Amino acid sequence: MTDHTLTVAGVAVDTRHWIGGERVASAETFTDLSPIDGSTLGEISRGTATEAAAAVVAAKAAFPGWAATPAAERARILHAVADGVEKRLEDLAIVETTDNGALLRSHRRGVMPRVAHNFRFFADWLLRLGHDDFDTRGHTNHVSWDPAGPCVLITPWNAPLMLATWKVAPALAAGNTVVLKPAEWSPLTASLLADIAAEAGLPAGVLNIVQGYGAEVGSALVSHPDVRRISFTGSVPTAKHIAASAAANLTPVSLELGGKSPLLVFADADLDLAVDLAVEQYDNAGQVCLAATRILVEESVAEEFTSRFTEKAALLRQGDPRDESTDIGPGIHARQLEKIDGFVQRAVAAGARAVIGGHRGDGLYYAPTLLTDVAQDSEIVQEEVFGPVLTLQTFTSEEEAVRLANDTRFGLAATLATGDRERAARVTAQLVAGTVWVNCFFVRDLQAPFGGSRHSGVGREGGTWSFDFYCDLKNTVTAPKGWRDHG
Ligand SMILES: NC(=O)C1=CN([C@@H]2O[C@H](COP(=O)(O)OP(=O)(O)OC[C@H]3O[C@@H](n4cnc5c(N)ncnc54)[C@H](O)[C@@H]3O)[C@@H](O)[C@H]2O)C=CC1
Ligand SMILES: O=C(O)/C=C/C=C(\O)C(=O)O
Repeated sequence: MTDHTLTVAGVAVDTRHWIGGERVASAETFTDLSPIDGSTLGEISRGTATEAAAAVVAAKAAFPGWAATPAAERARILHAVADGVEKRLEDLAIVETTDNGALLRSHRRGVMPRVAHNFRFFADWLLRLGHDDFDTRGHTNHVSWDPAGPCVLITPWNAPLMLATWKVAPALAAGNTVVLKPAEWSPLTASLLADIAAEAGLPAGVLNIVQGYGAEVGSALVSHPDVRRISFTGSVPTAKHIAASAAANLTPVSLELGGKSPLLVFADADLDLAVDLAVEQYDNAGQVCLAATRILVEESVAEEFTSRFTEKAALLRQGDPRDESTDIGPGIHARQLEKIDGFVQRAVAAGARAVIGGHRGDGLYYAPTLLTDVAQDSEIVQEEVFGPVLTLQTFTSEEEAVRLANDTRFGLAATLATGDRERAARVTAQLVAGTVWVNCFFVRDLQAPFGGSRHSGVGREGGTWSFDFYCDLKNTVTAPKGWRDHG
């Protein structure tokens, strides 16, 4: 072991950046903590504008070669990365759980397989692009997706490798080079991805990873003039900084931000299903942008719903995320816990009632919480908490349900529980949301457009939408008799 390696459950993780196919250390470091018990995992290289510039230079230098690599070869290498992810699935799962506190069982069975799928899906989708030629008065129009250049990808801590790779994979598939900056609260699996990508044969400089704080290395990356695309997942205030930096260089941005999504429960719904959907919102300790944190229930069934919800939520087991029987792990960081508790205590002081929870547990655990008696214009109803905190309000008509559902500055997702197809269609048509789930939740498909309206984001990624963002689209129009015979 060198000074630049830390070990998590026997898995060695390099703590340096990955730039131009080499490990690069910074003079300064930051401390990475495990949210499970607050233990120190190690010291990670703390990037500055110098490392940001070096990574963009490396990405720029590698771009012509990777862009010119035939699509089928790029796809082959991305499948090899997916193979590597699958081979190291157990390592990735335990390292991610130790680093961000999300459930090991979810990482093993759901999240890390999705990481591999991200690479496979976009590798295959690449090969389907560009076969839609069309005719204009005998002229042929051919659309091509040309790679744009170095892309900067800034990603959060709630699903670190999953959210990073669903940007990395399409950006690379499209022929771009990448500088990825993972969140400073969960830097480790990105470093393992660098090892996996190198082993899979991804050329040096095609994928670069810089570690560090958003305000330092992140900010330097998003204001770099040689960057051709910026894709960000995270908070609204950070998105505004990034959009302002990008604007100075007219760099296109894709912003996947937070939400305050509603779960609408109509009296005609299967109430057990509705309760299951509601309790599911505590997944990942509520640290999910898509979470339907505002439960809106038709008044005639509200009492019964609340009683069944309380019974079901009482069965949730909170504890060590490495334990197979745990349903809810810790929050990510002491600062996040303070933020969550601040929201809850201010809501209670303003008259909210905690039906369950409403307080901290040991360490970084927050008790699953349901608050009622909350006003529509209150902070707890309007702002994203990003913890295991739900609110419950009632409505008496479909119109009121839609009005309450749409009455925040967000527009990421919405979930409906209803037994009436026509109602589902009517309500869906009126909701402001990038994704609507009817009698289900979190059914995700990479073919679908993903993103939010209003303050939940700018743009959509997924399927062809990802390639539209990461590419410069070109339409080539060829005349029917435009060829000279030089023969
Ligand atoms: N997927 C989502 O919707 C997420 C939403 N959030 C929301 O954000 C809140 C705070 O979480 P944070 O970790 O503070 O989120 P954040 O938005 O500050 O961090 C996300 C990423 O942006 C980077 N970053 C921060 N400032 C930057 C800057 N000036 N330039 C470039 N990159 C920068 C961070 O280093 C991190 O990699 C949460 O409580 C939640 O409400 C956070 C994470 C994910
Ligand atoms: O799992 C997905 O497809 C998307 C998840 C997004 C988040 O959890 C997030 O950004 O918070």
